[in-house]
Amino acid sequence: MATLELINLSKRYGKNVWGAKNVNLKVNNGEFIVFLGPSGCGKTTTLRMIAGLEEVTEGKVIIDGKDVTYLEPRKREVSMVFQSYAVWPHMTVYDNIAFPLRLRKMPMDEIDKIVKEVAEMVKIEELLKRFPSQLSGGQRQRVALARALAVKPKIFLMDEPLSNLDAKLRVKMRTELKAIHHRTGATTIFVTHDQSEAMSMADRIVVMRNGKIEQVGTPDDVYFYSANVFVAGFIGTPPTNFFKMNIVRNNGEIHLKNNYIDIKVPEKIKHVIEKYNKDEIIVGIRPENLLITDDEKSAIFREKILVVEPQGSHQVIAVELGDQIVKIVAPAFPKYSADQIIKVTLDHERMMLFDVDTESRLEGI
Ligand SMILES: Nc1ncnc2c1ncn2[C@@H]1O[C@H](COP(=O)(O)OP(=O)(O)OP(=O)(O)O)[C@@H](O)[C@H]1O
Repeated sequence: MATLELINLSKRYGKNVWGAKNVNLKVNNGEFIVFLGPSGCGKTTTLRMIAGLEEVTEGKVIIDGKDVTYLEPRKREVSMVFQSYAVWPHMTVYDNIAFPLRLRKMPMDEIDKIVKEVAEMVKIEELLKRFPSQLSGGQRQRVALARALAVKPKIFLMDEPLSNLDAKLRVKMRTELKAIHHRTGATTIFVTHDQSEAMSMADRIVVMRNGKIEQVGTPDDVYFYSANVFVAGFIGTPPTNFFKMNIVRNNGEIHLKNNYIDIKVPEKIKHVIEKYNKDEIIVGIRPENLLITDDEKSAIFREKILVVEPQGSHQVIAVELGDQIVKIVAPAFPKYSADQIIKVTLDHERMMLFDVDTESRLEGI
């Protein structure tokens, strides 16, 4: 177990492509950190620099207080698990796990103890005599995890380790990985582009875009207090609805308005708008914070339902405001149907406000 620190870590490919740019991060001992972002945002590049598989252009990698930026990979005491969980097909599960330990010339009885210990941790004790061809995808991935765990790394690095599994198994393995992490307490960096995977596993999420960190925070931080439009749009399904609105001040009241929506700003958050000295603003409202109501007065818009997507536990309702599709997550009952007219209000406390130019979240809400 160890701490990790990245200081201005940057990687330039060729002349002008930055795979990662000025990445700064402090990871605590035993933390489960997830790098999250769209394809090409620099997650893998950053992970590979931590592992020592990618040369660093600028900056530092510090593991347990020691500068390892130029140390070769095997001396860093990190273990990496890849998307294509390369288990050796000609070796039994036992030998797959034992192999790296044998390379280290560890005594046989000690190897035996560790293999059994990690096999139990990832629940493959019954499979030790089998060959990988006799295993399911999920079991093979567990072998790869066990092998990575066996060497007792200081830091566990995982690059989309679940993405080759089918959807159901992925969800199951998430829970298992989290439980394994709980048992081992190993400092872990996990890369994914799947936001629900990130939300369900991370102690803290590092949201990346174009090689840079956009926000670092707990799943609740990035969801409820998204730092900017990008993060608010990337995290959450269905995604956040964004509206560019005019700020209309009238007789002490403030309204946020566009052609379709009129939101009266509650007293409690007026000061946020007062401080913001522009005429336009971006409002972000998550689909579950748009509420269907009978109360004409509190409605921010009234519209015909375009489609209803039943999800069992809830229903996703889409309406069209101009050329924008707006999504509302409503409870499973009462049932709604297409063409029905609904009145919609919002949970003002959960409304997100962003600067129209910088797209950063306004302070104070
Ligand atoms: N060997 C390379 N040569 C040139 N450019 C590269 C190289 N490897 C990565 N890049 C570029 O660096 C950027 C970051 O790539 P990286 O693989 O880290 O992204 P990622 O977030 O892991 O994406 P994905 O989810 O698709 O794996 C991308 O623009 C990519 O095209």
